Amino acid sequence: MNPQQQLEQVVVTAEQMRQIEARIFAAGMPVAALMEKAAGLTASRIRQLYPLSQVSRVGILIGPGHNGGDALVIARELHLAGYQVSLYRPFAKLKDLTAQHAEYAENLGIPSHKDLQSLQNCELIIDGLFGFGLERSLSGEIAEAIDRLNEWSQPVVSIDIPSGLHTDTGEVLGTAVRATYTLCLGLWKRGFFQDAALEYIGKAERIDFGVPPQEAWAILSQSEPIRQINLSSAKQYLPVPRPPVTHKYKQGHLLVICGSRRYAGGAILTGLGARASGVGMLSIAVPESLKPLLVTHLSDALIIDCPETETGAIAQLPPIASDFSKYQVIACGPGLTQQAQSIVQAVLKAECPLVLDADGLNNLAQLGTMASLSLRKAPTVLTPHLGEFKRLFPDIDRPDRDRIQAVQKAAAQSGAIILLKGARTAIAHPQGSVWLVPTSTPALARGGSGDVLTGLIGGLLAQSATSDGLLEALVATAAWWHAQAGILAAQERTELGVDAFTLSQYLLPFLSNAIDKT
Ligand SMILES: NC(=O)C1=CN([C@@H]2O[C@H](COP(=O)(O)OP(=O)(O)OC[C@H]3O[C@@H](n4cnc5c(N)ncnc54)[C@H](O)[C@@H]3O)[C@@H](O)[C@H]2O)[C@@H](O)CC1
Ligand SMILES: Nc1ncnc2c1ncn2[C@@H]1O[C@H](COP(=O)(O)OP(=O)(O)O)[C@@H](O)[C@H]1O
Ligand SMILES: [K+]
Repeated sequence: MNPQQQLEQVVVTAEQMRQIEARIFAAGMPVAALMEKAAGLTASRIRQLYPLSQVSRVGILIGPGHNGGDALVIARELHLAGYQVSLYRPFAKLKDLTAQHAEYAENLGIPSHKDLQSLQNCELIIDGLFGFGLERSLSGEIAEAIDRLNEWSQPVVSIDIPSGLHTDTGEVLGTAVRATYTLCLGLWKRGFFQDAALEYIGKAERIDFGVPPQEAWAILSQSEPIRQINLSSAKQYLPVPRPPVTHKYKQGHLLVICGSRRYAGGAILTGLGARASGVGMLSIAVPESLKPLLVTHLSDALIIDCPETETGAIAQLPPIASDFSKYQVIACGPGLTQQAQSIVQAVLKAECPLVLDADGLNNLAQLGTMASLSLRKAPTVLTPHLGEFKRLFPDIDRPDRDRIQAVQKAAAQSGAIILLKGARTAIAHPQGSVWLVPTSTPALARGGSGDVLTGLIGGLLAQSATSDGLLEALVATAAWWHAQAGILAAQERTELGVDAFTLSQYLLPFLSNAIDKT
């Protein structure tokens, strides 16, 4: 991957972007020239998205800082290109560079208004009120204007970030613009990957104005990386092509422990996720009454029948499943019920990597043995959704507020790799590095899709888990693959057509498409 491709993947805080910008200026780039470049590229993209042949009246919202400066450069370019531009300029006091652009816009004859209402007839709105410099909550006249704008129906393009969103946490500070498109300037900001921000951001694109890699890395290398997982990085971690000479046990042996009489489907779905990973050997331990069902659905797997409790949960692991030395990885949890505490206690002693999900996590929370995770000889991967996360880490305040920070804290606290599920899944290593899954689909918000993920993670780890650093990337690769399969399935079957079984059947078609194309 070349240095520019690496920058495409990184995700920065407002403070890091500020520091990188400061280095660029200190190296001699004039501030006005950088604004001209960033805003010029943004204007070109807006002209592509909304050509003059389709849109002529454009309303532009001008803030007091450099986001407003960008907006004024865009206003000038669109005006010169023949668009009818009107400005909403609620602030009397502007930063110097912004004030200069405002004066020029005025001299060009671009009308400017103190009330938003004057822009109501515009066919397109551009939001340049605030970018990464927003510090305080919005209130008063500006907040009212944004609320009114959100009731209008024309498309809105936000520059850098929708005004009102916190650049790092994606939180709404008072109120925020609901954009159709957000054109993120320079490097991807954290807020774009926070669930809370997604309904405001609309479609997100990055405007690459040429951040010099050496200036970026001088700042970014001071902390653990936060990166997006994409096809080119995932390809490094997928176990294809296979070595020409191999055998099933060399392709990994995964033990899945899951299911109960009550939750039989979860066991099948976990097995199907594992099967799609291509793992060499798949053993699935289930309560004995489930064995015939599992054999029917997963004829390729070795189904281990376990003695069960009266309620139909696994009571104990038979010798074949409790000799953990035979397996490269154990994935445990989907459908176990809360009756399987002793099973979770037992697998914690395994000396191979362990993936815990669903009731694996609930039992772990009940046992109160989080501290023991850091004593394990091999890595642990926990894959909670937000509810499970809160049960596991009750002292991490409001994890929904900054999911990236929350997952970092949880990993540091527990010594485990934590995958926090959601619209934008985040995976953190105890040392602080984070992978983010940049795209997904709400079609996956459906019972059982997490079970498929657990099997897929287990299967990928079993095939390639060697070192700790690699493990976290493999977990991210599985989450990315799972999301991409969901996107493909939703494209072909609508967002309503992606039940968990269907999802499992799209994992391999997605992969063969993706590999073919590259
Ligand atoms: N990424 C980059 O390196 C570049 C950034 N540029 C632009 O510069 C922007 C950042 O500019 P600034 O640092 O000037 O910040 P902003 O333009 O985001 O906003 C800061 C201004 O808003 C005021 N303000 C903050 N919170 C407020 C509130 N709640 N109510 C009222 N006023 C409030 C501040 O006093 C300041 O005047 C970026 O978002 C981007 O649009 C581009 O011009 C050039 C390249
Ligand atoms: N709105 C959403 N957008 C994208 N992905 C989602 C969304 N909601 C849930 N998902 C994904 O769906 C899966 C749900 O898993 P989980 O909550 O464990 O469900 P279950 O236990 O029923 O299988 C996770 O991979 C999660 O990231
Ligand atoms: K903005």
